[in-house]
Amino acid sequence: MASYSANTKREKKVFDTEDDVAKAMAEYTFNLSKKFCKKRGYFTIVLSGGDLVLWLKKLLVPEYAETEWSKWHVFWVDERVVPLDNKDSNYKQTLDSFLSEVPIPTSNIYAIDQNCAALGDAKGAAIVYEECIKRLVNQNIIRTYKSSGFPQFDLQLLGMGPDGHMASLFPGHYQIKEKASLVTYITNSPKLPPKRITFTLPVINCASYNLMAVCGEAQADAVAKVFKDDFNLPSARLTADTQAIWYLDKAAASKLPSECL
Ligand SMILES: O=C(O)[C@H](O)[C@@H](O)[C@H](O)[C@H](O)COP(=O)(O)O
Repeated sequence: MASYSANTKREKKVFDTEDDVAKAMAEYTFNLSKKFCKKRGYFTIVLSGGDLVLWLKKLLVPEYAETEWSKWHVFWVDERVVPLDNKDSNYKQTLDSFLSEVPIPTSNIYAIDQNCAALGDAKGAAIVYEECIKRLVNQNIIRTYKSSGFPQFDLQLLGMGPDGHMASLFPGHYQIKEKASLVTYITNSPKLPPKRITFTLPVINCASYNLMAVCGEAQADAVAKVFKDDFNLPSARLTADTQAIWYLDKAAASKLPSECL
């Protein structure tokens, strides 16, 4: 995995508004989709929950009509372990707001196992999701990161919470230290609902491209800590193989030192 360090340079772009961030994220996603579909015939994209679910709607515009949706393979970097038709499910939220509007084959959309989800079995859901990813690596749909054998996704669209969590890797929780598994789980998430699965840090940082989109005053303290290398915040450890970039609105960037802007 691309490793983070005290001199990790964090690329960032600061936009006036949340709407500008969402539009820029759509453009970044469209361009990478074109690149990977042309290069290898597939595009593996990993989504988060939260505000991102609504921002994805910016892809549903005529400007991006030529997107090769049939070549997309969609995953989640974390997911709440609730029934797939539950309002808190990232899968359901994304299906209702975005996936139902685009012709991505259902078989290319990888939700967590519905039985584990219905039972609230977080450990089982993590195990089954990891098996699904390994199967797709064997089918050469997901690439691998150099010699590590870890899956390398083309693009991950990430968010950060006010405590500096990303995916469902939370400060002070042991999951951030997990290095062997691809997918782990948490049953006492500080952000409700409590049961979640999450990609581990090595998988997140093996991605070719990581876009971290953060908006709002509530995130400004965490953003400032990240850019001061406070590695107690999982988000501060974000890297990528080709590019990790932060898209911030002015409110989220408001506590960065002026020389940082
Ligand atoms: O399932 C989740 O809750 C999300 O994946 C979560 O990790 C999200 O990305 C951050 O909490 C930011 O959420 P907001 O974008 O809503 O601030």
